[in-house]
Amino acid sequence: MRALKLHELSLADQLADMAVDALIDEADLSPKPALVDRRGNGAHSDLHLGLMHASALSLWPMFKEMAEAAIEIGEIGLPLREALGRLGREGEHAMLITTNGVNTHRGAIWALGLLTAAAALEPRAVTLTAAKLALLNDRFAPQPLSHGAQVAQRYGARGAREEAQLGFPSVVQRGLPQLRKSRLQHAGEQNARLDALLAIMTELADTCVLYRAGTEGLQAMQHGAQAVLDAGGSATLAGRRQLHELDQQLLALNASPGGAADLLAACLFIDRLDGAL
Ligand SMILES: CC(C)(COP(=O)(O)OP(=O)(O)OC[C@H]1O[C@@H](n2cnc3c(N)ncnc32)[C@H](O[C@H]2O[C@H](COP(=O)(O)OP(=O)(O)OP(=O)(O)O)[C@@H](O)[C@H]2O)[C@@H]1O)[C@@H](O)C(=O)NCCC(=O)NCCS
Ligand SMILES: Nc1ncnc2[nH]cnc12
Repeated sequence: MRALKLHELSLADQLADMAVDALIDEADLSPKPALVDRRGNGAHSDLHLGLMHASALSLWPMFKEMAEAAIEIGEIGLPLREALGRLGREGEHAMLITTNGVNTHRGAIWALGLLTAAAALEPRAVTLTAAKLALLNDRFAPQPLSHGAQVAQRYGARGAREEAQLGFPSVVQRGLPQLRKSRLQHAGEQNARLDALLAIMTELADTCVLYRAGTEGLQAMQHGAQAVLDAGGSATLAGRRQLHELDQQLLALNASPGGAADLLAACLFIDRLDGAL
């Protein structure tokens, strides 16, 4: 009988797996305030969990190609930045075909795309490397009047681009420390992830929330998330009550924190990467 030959996965394969796993873990995490999760569609009429999964899986080849581009080009610079921009636009196209035109993961393509490439280049300095890439100007990027651009004009908000250019402060200073703190307090993995999401929400200028619900929505998100953490976090009864309150408030305002959800996926990706080093 011929011996079965098992192949080691390439680095690019492993990074693409980690990125897609992070997106699926984010989607499955429940109960997330006003977001799509195992319970339902949150504040969305055109999204559901199956669509989030299908969208995440459709992005696997893009993440792999982004990691391969980083390995092949081998340094931070315009050639890599523009290769990532091109792959990101192609990935977005694949996502929209899969979802029949629904924007499921635009922000995640940006954040996790940069982080995947950064992990292939400098696995011990991913956020700094991703920031350096984000600071480079892709000459071929279209300049649409996106929701993010509109709320930047209206409220002067710093959105997804700035979050990456600053080295993902919401993840590094909020999400990851809270994830680890809640784990140390034996909150349980799902509660620790919910707490990480809430910590990200406490200060983020989420342009999805601003676009749909203005500053009232943003304040409700930030204050409500802080109230859950102040009450003891998702693992406590008092924290769960506050979380339910936040869910109801955001649903009433039609405010969905899609940017915070993407950054939770970024947080889970970095956490997994750190565990593998
Ligand atoms: C540079 C880009 C990030 C473009 O940024 P910009 O702000 O101009 O564009 P947006 O289209 O608004 O996309 C930004 C998405 O990032 C997420 N996000 C929001 N706030 C933040 C934040 N403070 N920090 C980090 N990330 C944030 C968010 O993504 C999630 O929400 C999406 C749905 O939101 P929205 O578009 O508002 O809602 P719709 O469903 O379309 O409409 P309604 O339901 O409200 O009616 C969802 O996809 C989540 O992912 C923002 O949407 C970058 O995207 C870019 O330049 N792309 C071009 C190609 C490229 O270079 N790709 C990357 C290569 S590495
Ligand atoms: N779980 C989720 N629900 C709604 N929008 C999102 N964008 C990214 N993740 C999301």
